[in-house]
Amino acid sequence: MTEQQPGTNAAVAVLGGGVMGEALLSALLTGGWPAHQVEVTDQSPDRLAALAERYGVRTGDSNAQAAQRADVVLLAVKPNVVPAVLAQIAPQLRGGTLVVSVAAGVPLATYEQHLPTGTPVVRVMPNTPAVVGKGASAIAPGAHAGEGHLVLTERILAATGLVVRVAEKDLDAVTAISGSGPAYAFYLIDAMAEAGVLLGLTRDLATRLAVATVEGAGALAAQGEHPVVLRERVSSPGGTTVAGVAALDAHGVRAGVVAAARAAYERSKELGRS
Ligand SMILES: NC(=O)C1=CN([C@@H]2O[C@H](COP(=O)(O)OP(=O)(O)OC[C@H]3O[C@@H](n4cnc5c(N)ncnc54)[C@H](O)[C@@H]3O)[C@@H](O)[C@H]2O)C=CC1
Ligand SMILES: O=C(O)[C@@H]1CCC=N1
Repeated sequence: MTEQQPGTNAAVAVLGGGVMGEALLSALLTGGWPAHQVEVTDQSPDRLAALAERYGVRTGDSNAQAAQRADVVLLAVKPNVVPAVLAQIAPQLRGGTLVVSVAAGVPLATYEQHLPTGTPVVRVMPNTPAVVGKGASAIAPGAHAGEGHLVLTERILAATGLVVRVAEKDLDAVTAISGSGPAYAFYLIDAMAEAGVLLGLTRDLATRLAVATVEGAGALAAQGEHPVVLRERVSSPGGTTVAGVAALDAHGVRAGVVAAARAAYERSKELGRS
């Protein structure tokens, strides 16, 4: 497929129907992709049954057969499984099939080495809020992926939320910030809720307040004002917020966030080497 037109409803095979495979599948269908043009594979019969029932798409356990029928192969297996799946699908690809992968760390060069010469490959780093259309994904093209392939990838991701284009060298950092980032936010929400319980609120009320606060802060920050300005607006002189933020600083929370991102970045690099 050279420079496939974005209007085309390409046949998409999602290989790996786990957490991220399902998130992408769900977003594809929400975005209007016809269910009969989507197929999912997995090794787990239970997963396949659940996905078939939930989404009404074709399911199967053969990556090779699904790849043979596809215009776009979307890899959503664990990074260590990628080479085996590439070996299965490489002989089956029809000329020009676009291969899109969400596997953390695995470099474009790995795909290009295993797949027929000239295969267009796009790497994507999505995140789980894609399920509710509030995701953040970065995409990076391989050597044989042109503008049409990037546009087609953007169409596939359209209902997942924000999609940005980056160079491959930035994907480990993207993985550390937005790929893993939802877990940091959930960690914060859980910590805030736990603190509310400590201070005497019911768990249900504390959790609802924490979720609404993080959601609201995100929505406000999305309007474009710098986060420091927004933080200052919450902080009345001599008030409660400066006391709270000073405690965050005293406990090294900012340094902890930076250390978390660095650890995720290093792990992403490591996954690419294994
Ligand atoms: N979970 C997340 O937040 C994100 C995950 N990713 C990437 O998505 C990929 C999948 O991760 P998750 O969905 O979290 O893992 P998961 O474990 O939920 O899903 C992987 C699925 O692949 C299936 N599978 C295993 N071997 C297979 C094979 N040979 N052929 C077909 N299916 C096979 C498993 O049965 C499982 O359902 C990983 O490469 C990860 O780096 C990327 C961004 C975010
Ligand atoms: O934890 C992981 O390895 C995957 C990649 C980014 C988010 N989840």
